[in-house]
Amino acid sequence: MSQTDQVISKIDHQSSTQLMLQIRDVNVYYGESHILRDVDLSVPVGQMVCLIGRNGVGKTTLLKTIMGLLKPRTGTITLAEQLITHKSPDQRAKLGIGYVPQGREIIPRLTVKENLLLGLEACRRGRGNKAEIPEEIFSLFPVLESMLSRMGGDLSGGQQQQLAIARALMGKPRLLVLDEPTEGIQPSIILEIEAAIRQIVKSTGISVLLVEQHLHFVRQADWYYAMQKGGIVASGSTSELSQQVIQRFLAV
Ligand SMILES: Nc1ncnc2c1ncn2[C@@H]1O[C@H](COP(=O)(O)OP(=O)(O)OP(=O)(O)O)[C@@H](O)[C@H]1O
Repeated sequence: MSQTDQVISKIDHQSSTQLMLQIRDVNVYYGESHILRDVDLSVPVGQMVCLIGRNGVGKTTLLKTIMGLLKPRTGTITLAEQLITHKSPDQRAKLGIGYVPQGREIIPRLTVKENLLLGLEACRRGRGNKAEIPEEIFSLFPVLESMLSRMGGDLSGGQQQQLAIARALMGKPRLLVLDEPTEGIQPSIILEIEAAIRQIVKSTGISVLLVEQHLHFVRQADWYYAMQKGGIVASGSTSELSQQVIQRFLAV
């Protein structure tokens, strides 16, 4: 790709389409440790964007900031043109951000069904929903249908991950934020999770922001951002991921 093509591709990504999420000039500290530095990142409506980078560079910190679990010292976060920088995590969930945290956070002593229904709490249309699990959840994750009465804690890592994604979908998000959904999961299940995420983007139009380390999965995204020492140091279309970027930012 020529430099001009790269600039055009960047402009296309950032401005010609409507943005679901826009992060501008965000700086985040843990105490006096400066973790995120002048971060700019955007997710266009209906697209899948992947954040890559080595361990400890600040990827989870950025996702927590998007969810409102950490407060930026400076900068803005906008969801579908609404400024959400000062909204609580609960308000952000109701505005349509679904979060699948690292480690999944399935409640072990609740059944699969109860775990799924917890996802309704985040629903922007509020309570009043019938406590039902939509059929689409089972077509995305067939394994869950046969396990509804099992305890969350009895599921394998891969099944728990599918449950965590399904729970986030129960809230009918506009933006799904996933923190390393394939971490510690066996290869065949990684492919199932990958296919489900691709299907979610294709069939529902939900926008996705994903932190991921598996190259195959990263390639499913439309766009990548690479993070180093808390700053975005490269970005581009995943169809143009160079060997150099792969070696620098992914543990392949
Ligand atoms: N609660 C905390 N208090 C202080 N420093 C923290 C805290 N959580 C994370 N950090 C530091 O912030 C930096 C970024 O961590 P973060 O978890 O965001 O990285 P990451 O890129 O998501 O890494 P990983 O892939 O290992 O999850 C690291 O140096 C980490 O040690």
